[in-house]
Amino acid sequence: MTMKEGEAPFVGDIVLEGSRIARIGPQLGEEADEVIHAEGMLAMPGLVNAHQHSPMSLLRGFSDDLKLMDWLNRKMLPAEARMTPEDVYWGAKLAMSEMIRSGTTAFADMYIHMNEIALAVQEAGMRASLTRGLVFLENDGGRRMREALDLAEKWHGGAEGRITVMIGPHAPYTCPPEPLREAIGLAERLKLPIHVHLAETKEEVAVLREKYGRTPTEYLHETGLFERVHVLLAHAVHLSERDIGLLAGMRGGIAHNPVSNLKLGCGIAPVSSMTGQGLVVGLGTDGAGSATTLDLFEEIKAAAWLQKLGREDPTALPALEALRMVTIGGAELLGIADKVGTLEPGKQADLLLVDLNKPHLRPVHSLESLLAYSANGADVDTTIVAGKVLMRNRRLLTLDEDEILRQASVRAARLVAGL
Ligand SMILES: CSC[C@H]1O[C@@H](n2cnc3c(O)ncnc32)[C@H](O)[C@@H]1O
Ligand SMILES: [Zn+2]
Repeated sequence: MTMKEGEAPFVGDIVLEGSRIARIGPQLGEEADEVIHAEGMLAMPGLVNAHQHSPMSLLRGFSDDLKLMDWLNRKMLPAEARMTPEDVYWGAKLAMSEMIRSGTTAFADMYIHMNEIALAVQEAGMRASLTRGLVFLENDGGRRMREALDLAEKWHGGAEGRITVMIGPHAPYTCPPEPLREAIGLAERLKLPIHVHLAETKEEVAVLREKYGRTPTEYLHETGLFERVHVLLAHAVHLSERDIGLLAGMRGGIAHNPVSNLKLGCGIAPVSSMTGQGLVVGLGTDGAGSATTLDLFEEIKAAAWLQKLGREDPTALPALEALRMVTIGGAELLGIADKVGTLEPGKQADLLLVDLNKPHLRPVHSLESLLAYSANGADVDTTIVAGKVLMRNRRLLTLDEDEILRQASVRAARLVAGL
């Protein structure tokens, strides 16, 4: 399944040369140095997680069933204040083990100690867009901006081009006008995209109304942001029709995080209205500290079901559209759609083999329905990024999973002790 617009699934071969797809088509039957026989399997583009906080895998299940602000202020921020660069490194590796196992090949990450995440990405062999999250409520904003700049200088284009960097003002409610303008200015100067949370809860909308007399979207729009740079907006749950109009024509788009939104009771993002206005939508998990899973197959289902339920219309967000969101949609949000997101000659070989030899994946009336509504991450047999096999026959080849699990248990226990 190439995910190229209008191209039907076919039985065939994919020939890789180096990091790229050289040829793809029905039964090419070419000689090769190495052959993966994939009878009964389906090849598709790697999944793109368009928004998350990878080291929060260490906080999975530590604090559930709370409102967003209580969860963040009372639980996550105190645990994060204890995180060392080494904790972040091992938390990111834990997340990457889960992502590779469930077919994610690229992800957009916003967090702290980003140098350690970059090292982990380099070693794991994944593709990532990395962002130093910028919260400006305390007075060390200058140090954070310097860290964002250092990250860009050291890692943009790094790991053989698999790493790119964005500038990350965290959210309208944590970024007053002056530092927000500085962050946007930095992005413009470095020609980098912006990655920012937007309008996740009704409370956020009320806070912005009280502080600035504007919706969160109006607040960002007023800076000229959407005309100036490529923007990755995470969540965008509470947007009015007018807000959606303000985003029309933007470069970048929206990372929809349906499982996180469901679990935190945030609301249903107006995804169908956004796509109706021509906005690009991708899918993200958010951190495992809120969503508890990094399996994008869960997000595909949740995204489709939420739109169908919210609009009381089973035709809303059909299977193929959800699959396009999690592949080429995410690639567009990360600014790498020229490299990945579809299977076609010349693009990077970022792809998965999904094992269809399972009772819950038979019979094959519709591959797109099976993938969107019946498959899960454990059905992924093989994950390949830039032509390198990261998982084969469900065995991780670039990560030491036993060591990662050991490090994660010890470090997670220390982070949450007494909180
Ligand atoms: C400063 S790094 C990023 C920062 O974001 C926090 N975070 C995680 N999930 C969410 C969410 O759903 N909304 C807002 N902020 C979130 C994370 O804990 C880090 O502190
Ligand atoms: Zn987030």
